[in-house]
Amino acid sequence: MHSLLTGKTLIAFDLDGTLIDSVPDLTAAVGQALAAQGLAVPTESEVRHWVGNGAPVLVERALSWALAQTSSQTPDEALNARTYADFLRFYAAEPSARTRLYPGVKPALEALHGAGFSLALITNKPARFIDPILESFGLNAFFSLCLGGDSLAQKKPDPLPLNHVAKTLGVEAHACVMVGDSRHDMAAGKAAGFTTVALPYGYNHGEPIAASHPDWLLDSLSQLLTTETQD
Ligand SMILES: O=C(O)COP(=O)(O)O
Ligand SMILES: [Mg+2]
Repeated sequence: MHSLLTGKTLIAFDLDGTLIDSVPDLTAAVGQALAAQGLAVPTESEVRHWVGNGAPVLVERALSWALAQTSSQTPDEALNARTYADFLRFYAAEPSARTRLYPGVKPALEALHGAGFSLALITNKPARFIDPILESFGLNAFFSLCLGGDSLAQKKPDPLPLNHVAKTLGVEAHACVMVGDSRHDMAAGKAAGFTTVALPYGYNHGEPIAASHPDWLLDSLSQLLTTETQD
């Protein structure tokens, strides 16, 4: 009997929908940015489906939703750029006031870090928000390397950030695990040759994460340390 983590040395985590439920703060910032353009404001359940492809795509999706609520404005680049700039400003002002850690996250990171695993963070969120958010939950010290959606030339589902983390930390892909909530995490993990672990509670564009065929589907991060395999 082996543990799911036998032979693994590096564990890469997604952020939004995996470690933190960030949709309340994303909804507030998107809502403030849309309201500043005189547009309709979406609810959390709408925004939940728009997260996962980075902030520019989130704002694009929010804008097309808001414009569809009214016939008075049509999309244009200037409106998009203004709304995106406002979103960044509003989100930077309050990136974690309403954000919560999912159950079991901090004890799991503590235990994995204590057991000697290298931990990395690979999010599609703009990199500038990573530190302030991790800091407000006391998580910074656990991660050897953090990458945002704008850190490299490609973001998830491209495997580039995963390859970069493995190479930088000197770990072969077969000893790496990608833990995430969305099909982009699973696609990037598979393409990089990592073992993929999915969590079902986050944001996956309204689709069950099982459809992405993760190697492991867990209920919470605490199961990373307790899941056994027969082989
Ligand atoms: O789309 C985002 O901004 C966040 O996505 P993440 O799930 O990769 O952290
Ligand atoms: Mg995610």
